[in-house]
Amino acid sequence: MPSPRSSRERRAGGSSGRLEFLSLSQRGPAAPDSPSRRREPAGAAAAPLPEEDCMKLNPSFVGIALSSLLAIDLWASKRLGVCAGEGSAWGSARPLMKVIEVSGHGIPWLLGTFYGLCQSDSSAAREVLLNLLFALLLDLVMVAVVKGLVRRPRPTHNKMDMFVTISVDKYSFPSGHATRAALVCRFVLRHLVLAVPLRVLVVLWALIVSISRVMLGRHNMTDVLFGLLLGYALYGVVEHCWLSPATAPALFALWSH
Ligand SMILES: CC(C)=CCC/C(C)=C/CC/C(C)=C/COP(=O)(O)O
Repeated sequence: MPSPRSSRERRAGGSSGRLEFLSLSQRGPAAPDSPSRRREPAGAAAAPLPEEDCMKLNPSFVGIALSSLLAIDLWASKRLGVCAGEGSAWGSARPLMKVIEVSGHGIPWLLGTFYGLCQSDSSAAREVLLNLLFALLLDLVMVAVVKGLVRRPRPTHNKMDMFVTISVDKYSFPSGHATRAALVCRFVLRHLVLAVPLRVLVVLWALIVSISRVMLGRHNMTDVLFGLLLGYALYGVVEHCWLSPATAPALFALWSH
C-alpha cells in the first residue's frame, strides 16, 4: 500500500525525504490513490463518504464494549440456533420447538384468558383474570413499541414461518415470547394457589419458551434476556395499576353475571 504522501509532493514526482505524519484528530485529505478518493469524480468537492465506508478511528471504550458484546451475541446466537431449519444440527426437534412457541404465543393466552373470564363464577377469579388480560395487552403494546423503536432485524438464519404475527414481528428486539413468559410466570406464581411441583413447572415453562426462541433461530440472546427483564418489570406495573371493583367498578360491572 502506498504511503499517504501529500498531493503536492506527488505532483512534484517524488519524496522530499522527510517523514509525514497523519494524526487521528487532524485527518488530512485521503491519499490520491486510496479507494475512497478514486470514487470521487474529477473536480468535485470532497463529498461526505457513505456511512458504510467510514471507519471510526477512536471509538470510545463503551462503544468497543458494546460492539464486542453484540458480536459475541450474534456469534453465540447463531451457534445456539440448532433448530433454525430442518437441516440444522437438531432440526428433528424443530416441530417440538414450534409447539413450545405456540404455548407462549399471544393469541392462545388472550383467548384462554378471555374464555376464563366469561366462564368465571367467583369475583376473585374475575379480578385475577381481568388483570391478566390487562397484563397481556399491556405486554403486546410495550413489545410493539420497543420493536418499532429499535428495529433490530431478526437473525439471518431465522425462517419466517411463525404462527400468526403482526407487522412489528419482523423485528426481533425484544422477544415477545420472553416478555410474556416472564410476565405470566410472575403473575401465575403470585395469583394462583399452586402446589410446589406445579410452581416449578411454570418456571421451567418460562425458561424453555425463552431458550427455544434462540434455538429456533428467531432471536439473538440479547433479545431474549431483555425480553425477560421487560416482562418481569411489566408485572410490577400491572401490580401497581391493579384493577379491582373499587378502582374500576364499571369494568367489573361488565363481567358480573
Ligand atoms: C389483540 C391483538 C392485537 C392480538 C395480536 C396477537 C398476536 C398476533 C401477537 C403476536 C405474538 C408474536 C408472534 C410475538 C412475537 O414473539 P417473538 O418472541 O418472536 O418476538
